[in-house]
Amino acid sequence: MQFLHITFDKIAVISQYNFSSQKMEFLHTTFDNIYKIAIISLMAYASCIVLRSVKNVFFGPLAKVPGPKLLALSNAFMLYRLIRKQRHVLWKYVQLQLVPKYGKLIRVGPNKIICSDKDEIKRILVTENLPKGQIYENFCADKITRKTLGSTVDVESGKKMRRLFSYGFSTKYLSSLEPLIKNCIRDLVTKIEEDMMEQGVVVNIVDLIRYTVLDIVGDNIFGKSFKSFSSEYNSSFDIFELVQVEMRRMILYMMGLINERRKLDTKRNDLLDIVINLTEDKENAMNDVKVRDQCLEFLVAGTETTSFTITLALILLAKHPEKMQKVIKEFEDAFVDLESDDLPTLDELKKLPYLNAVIMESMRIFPPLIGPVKETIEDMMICGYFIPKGTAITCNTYATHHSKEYWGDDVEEFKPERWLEPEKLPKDAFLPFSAGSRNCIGMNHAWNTMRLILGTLIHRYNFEDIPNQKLEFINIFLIKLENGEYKLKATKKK
Ligand code: HEM
Repeated sequence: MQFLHITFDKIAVISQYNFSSQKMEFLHTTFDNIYKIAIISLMAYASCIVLRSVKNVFFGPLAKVPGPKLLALSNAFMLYRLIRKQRHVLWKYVQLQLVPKYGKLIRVGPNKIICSDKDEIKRILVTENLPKGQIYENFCADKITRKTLGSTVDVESGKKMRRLFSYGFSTKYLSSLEPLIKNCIRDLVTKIEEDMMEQGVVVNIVDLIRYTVLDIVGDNIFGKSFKSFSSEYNSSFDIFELVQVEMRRMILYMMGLINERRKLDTKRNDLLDIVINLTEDKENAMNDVKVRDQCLEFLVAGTETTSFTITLALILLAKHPEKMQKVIKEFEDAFVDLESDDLPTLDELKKLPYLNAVIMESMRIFPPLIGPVKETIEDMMICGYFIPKGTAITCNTYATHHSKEYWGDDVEEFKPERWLEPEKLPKDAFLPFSAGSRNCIGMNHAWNTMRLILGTLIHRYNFEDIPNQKLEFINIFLIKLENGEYKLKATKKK
């Protein structure tokens, strides 16, 4: 208040306006009143918001859904944990504290719930086929003109867009990629063997796998590997460091590839061609920036998820030598004639039950994406609770994968054997790729990559765990190892 008086007096001095003392008094009183009214209005507004939020917590349509009242009050409480870089704590808080305490349906915001009931999740994803939550619209730079597949929330537009990309993820196209994938895997093998000595080599498995998968997904999209192990691109690409210099460098590199491709006369029919061809399609016309955004989305969605699963599978096998022996034995029996320098084929790898069980079990233990977020378009009942239109529902895949009720008492054990008896597996409780019309479009691509990389590595090397390393995870939407590295000792098989 004092500030306003001083300012007002200063204006009078500066403008050399000759205010009479009566006028000054009048103006001061007027300012006093305006100031008081502003403060009172602000306080009334804030009280209204607080009262409305409190009313919403206790008497709103979601009031009966269990959950901490503080979270129901405002989204700010979850955001606060995120901003304070407590990402790993937030994830553990939800899975290890909220789920055991509140059960299968939890309210975690004014209009946000988390569901861990497998049958309700199936209804949300498949039967009701609810649209993706509005939150996905934030994943593209411009909500109107620059929508990508992943950020398109509406059911019909999503279906239409998926049809446009379907060839790039078809079995026919994916089979044609096998030689390209193998070339990227050969770069990985060369990298390991360059550093390999008689007694083996200690490798940071996180980086090695991530670079290889980045090359493979890059090859699938751009028809050109990033050659991460040599100097052509050589990036420490990390989706979690999106704002960093490396990401900008990668975007520039991608723009170069897009320009190069636009100049080519021949068609390659890979994903980049498909995306670029949309430029000519009036309805879906794409400029370079839109092409770049869509390619970047494929790259990000495909790289971290696939590489995390392969890395985790190798770490879990190294930590359970008896399981590692089983997978090695399966290989030795299946590939008696395969030279150690040859790579097994995809068709052969698909037929190895234990290898495939190891991949499934790794995705069960840690689904790389915790769960799709959907939004109710009309009032509905979920787990016996009334859920109003416009509620965001996170389908908590991690919790369904870790439910004793669904999987039995050994749910926390790494046990690939459970996949060898499919009739005993719980129905609809395994959703690493989500389900319904917006499930993972890259699922088959991921399976091919996971089988080929794991198959090659297990065929050529023995991996040993190095004890006492930190194995903690950060998970907001995607998952990663907290300190970005995990070391294994690799020795070449005789
Ligand atoms: C192990 C590997 C993978 C896992 C576990 C995985 C998982 C998922 C999940 C759970 C979703 C649904 C997300 C949501 O609704 O929020 C999804 C969507 C998606 N995935 Fe994957 N993914 C993997 C690999 C890939 C690959 C290799 C690609 C592409 C090269 C890819 C591209 C996409 C895209 C574009 C979407 C959005 C689809 C849509 O909105 O219709 N993913 N993925």
